[in-house]
Amino acid sequence: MTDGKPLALGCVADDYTGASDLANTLTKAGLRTVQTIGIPASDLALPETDAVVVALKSRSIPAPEAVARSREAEAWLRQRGAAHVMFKVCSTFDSTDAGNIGPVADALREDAGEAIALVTPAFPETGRSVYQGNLFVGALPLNESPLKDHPLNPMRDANLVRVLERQSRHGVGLIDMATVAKGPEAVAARLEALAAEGKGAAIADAIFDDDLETLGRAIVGRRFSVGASGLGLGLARALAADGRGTRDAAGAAVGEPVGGHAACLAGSCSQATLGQIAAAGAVMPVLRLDAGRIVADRESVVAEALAFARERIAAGPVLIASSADPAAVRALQSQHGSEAAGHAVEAALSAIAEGLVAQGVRRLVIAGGETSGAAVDRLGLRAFLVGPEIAAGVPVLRTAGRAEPMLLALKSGNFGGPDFFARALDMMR
Ligand SMILES: Nc1ncnc2c1ncn2[C@@H]1O[C@H](COP(=O)(O)OP(=O)(O)O)[C@@H](O)[C@H]1O
Ligand SMILES: O=C(O)[C@@H](O)C(=O)COP(=O)(O)O
Repeated sequence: MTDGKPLALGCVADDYTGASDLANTLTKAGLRTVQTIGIPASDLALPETDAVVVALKSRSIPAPEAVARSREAEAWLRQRGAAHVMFKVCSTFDSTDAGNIGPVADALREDAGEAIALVTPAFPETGRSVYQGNLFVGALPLNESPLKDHPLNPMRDANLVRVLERQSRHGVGLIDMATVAKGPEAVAARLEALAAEGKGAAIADAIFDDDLETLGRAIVGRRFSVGASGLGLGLARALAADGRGTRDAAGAAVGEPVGGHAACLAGSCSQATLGQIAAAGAVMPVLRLDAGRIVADRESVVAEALAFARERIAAGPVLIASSADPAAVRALQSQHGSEAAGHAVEAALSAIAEGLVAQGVRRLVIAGGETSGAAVDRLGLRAFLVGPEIAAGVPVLRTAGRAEPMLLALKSGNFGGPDFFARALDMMR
């Protein structure tokens, strides 16, 4: 695949929705981008592209496994000529003290032969900003935002220097806003100074896209960085300014309508998704799954959900959701443990995704990062071309390498406005 010119940028993403968010940003900034699911097999034919985002499902797996998979992906990207590899993490820095951002960043930085990596999850378009190393979600510090109640990685500390230091083998420094405001040379000098102090990573402040452009220019000549879509924007703009982009990068994924039935699945329990499910009730039939029953008797719940869809899908889209509010999630987790509960629900939703495709669904919207990962794996999808943007961080994806093409939207739990599901389906024909 993509045997043509060397990649302008290679990215390793720690989940599938995050990968499509980044692929969307890179495409909008002028890099033709393909999202692959894991390292692509050699028989997968893909168009020529400026950037590849290798999507892994490595955010919530044991750190040694996350490190091994990420290193393989990075090696593959380097073989395709990527001089710079960015490790895409969540804009809310989703991780636990046991991993995985620190261990993966340490390993990829060492493989790249760099002493220090610039790290920033800032993504101003979705309200994520970093000031004095503290991550804000809109007006709230991370630890006061809805992320404090995430089912898998509750975020209880907004200070990313501290958060990353707890996960890393090396010290973590800060590139503060006063330095960023001075421009790319000042940022590069501060990185070198922190490396000389023995730091392995530096959290960079960024509030506006301009700050990310400064950071992109400062590091585009280095080999490795860690960030969310905002840093992708900075890097892509620096590369495009250097003539490495393509005019009309977004045109690549425009294709014939795929037709077929349409459906939505939600496993995200984020506040944004809960609101979107409530709003979808006005425009499509919604089935709410009982997560307790999923843990006890998954097969029956899956069969009932597919029967619900079978009766309605010819008339229009349906939404099937396991999502619940924080109190209900906590109650289930205290009974079964958070991993077991999460995995049981992911297994049920991915079995439902498979059943829906067997019923003729060719347009599928999925809310939730882990949920999307489980469903895409179960469906055996291998790569996506990036189409138009539905909401900040969420593009329409068109499958590549599948005999009968499908359109998907993989929505990070926190993204999108209240009418997201209807809006997505409107754009997926
Ligand atoms: N009702 C529920 N109770 C407990 N866990 C749930 C429930 N519904 C979904 N989950 C789990 O919560 C997690 C949500 O994570 P994810 O899909 O990544 O969403 P987000 O994008 O909001 O982070 C998944 O592991 C999912 O299986
Ligand atoms: O950077 C982001 O916020 C997203 O791209 C992302 O990774 C969100 O994670 P999920 O909510 O688990 O999809």
